Amino acid sequence: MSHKIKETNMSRKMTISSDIRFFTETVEVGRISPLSFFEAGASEYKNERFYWQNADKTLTLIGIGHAYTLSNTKHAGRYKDIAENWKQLCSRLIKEEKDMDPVLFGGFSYDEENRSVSEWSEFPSSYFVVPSFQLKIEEGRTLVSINMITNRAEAAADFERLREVRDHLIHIAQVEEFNFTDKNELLSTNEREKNHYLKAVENVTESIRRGKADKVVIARALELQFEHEVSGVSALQSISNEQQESYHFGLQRDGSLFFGATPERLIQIRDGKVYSACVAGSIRRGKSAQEDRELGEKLLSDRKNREEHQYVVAMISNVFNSFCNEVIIPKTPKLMKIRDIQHLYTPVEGLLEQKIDIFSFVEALHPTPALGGVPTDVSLEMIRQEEGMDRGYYAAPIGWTDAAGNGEFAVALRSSLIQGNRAYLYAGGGIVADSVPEEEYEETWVKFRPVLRALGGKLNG
Ligand SMILES: C=C(O[C@H]1C=CC=C(C(=O)O)[C@@H]1O)C(=O)O
Ligand SMILES: [Mg+2]
Repeated sequence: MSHKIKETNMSRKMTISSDIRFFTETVEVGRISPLSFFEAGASEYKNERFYWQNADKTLTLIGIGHAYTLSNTKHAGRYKDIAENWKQLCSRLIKEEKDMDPVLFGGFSYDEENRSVSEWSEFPSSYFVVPSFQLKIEEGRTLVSINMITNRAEAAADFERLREVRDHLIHIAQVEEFNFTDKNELLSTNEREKNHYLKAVENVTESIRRGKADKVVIARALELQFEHEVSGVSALQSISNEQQESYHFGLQRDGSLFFGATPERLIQIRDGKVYSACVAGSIRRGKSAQEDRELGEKLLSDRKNREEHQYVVAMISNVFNSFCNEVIIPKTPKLMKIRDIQHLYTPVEGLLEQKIDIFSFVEALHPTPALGGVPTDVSLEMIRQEEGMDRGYYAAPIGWTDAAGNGEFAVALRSSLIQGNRAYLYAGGGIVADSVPEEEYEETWVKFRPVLRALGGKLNG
């Protein structure tokens, strides 16, 4: 298409060429439903869209089209690579006061050293995009921006064409009555190697008892097969409606949509303040208010779950104490109650000491012991050996940053990769010395529930 700027893949050390300019323009518009805007881009930009809504619903971001992509196929230095290239792009930014800061949105794979062939083969080690069209809903305002990154002499004419596309997208999003219901039939639910998982948990527990590690998070996958192609937008809509207390995200690429509803913030930087969250330790919701309260109390005083949680608090505290001033961490966890599950939760905040970019935090924090383990390197090695799968972008950082250095990354839990008429779901849990394989197995079912429900799958238990 004539108005599309070519995707550019960057490998390490490549820099943004010196004649590149980054144009952006923002208009404020009337109310737009975010998913309608997302859907307005379906025909022309099916594989070039993203969706993000933060947990407290103060920010929604939708991206359509690619003004630029940054990705690494090589692994070493991937965080710095993305940070440096984004910094360079921002230095080419040409904008007026009224224009919003454009966003860079994307994620990293869980494990830069896992190279197994899997459903994730098309996803590079890191993948970030500057969208051509960006919808941002914040503080009651709906803003649509065009981003264009180019070295073409005809930039003005190109930009004019993008304005036409923008107006068209806004128009469709505002007037079309989309129906997102998906009457797809689920043909099969395949638990990938249940016994393998139980054995892995047993082996890891054994290794922990022998002192090889303190904690290791082990995950497993479900594979669903449907009659027709799964509708990504319906999945996004169901999950947003049904698990409201979470971050909602969707990242499309090459015929795949990675989406989910995660309760876990990895890092947020907002105007010099930094926030993270320790979320680890779980129990189901009760069927009555009283049972729910009792389960919550039980979780708060359960030794095994408190242990799972404490490793996360210790690790995130360490990172914050080395990167920030005035770190605030409550001494005891509280409960985070979401639709299907209750977690132990400790919020963390600090003041940014120097100008540390968000990617440095992501690098230092990922994976926290809520998704990796203690010690990190030993647990990663055990995960590679015992899980026998590729986590892809599951349990990995996903989020955004802007030119001002603000941004937020969540941990992509309670998530699924949709590919055609298949969906792969992932869930895991923290294994410590006292873990019981069958109980951990049950816990993963509770964690599969939000995405299973969104996809119309059968709930277990
Ligand atoms: C690994 C997952 O959850 C983590 C986050 C919260 C609670 C957890 C737990 O209690 O085991 C896990 O550490 C997942 O949802 O797949
Ligand atoms: Mg657990």
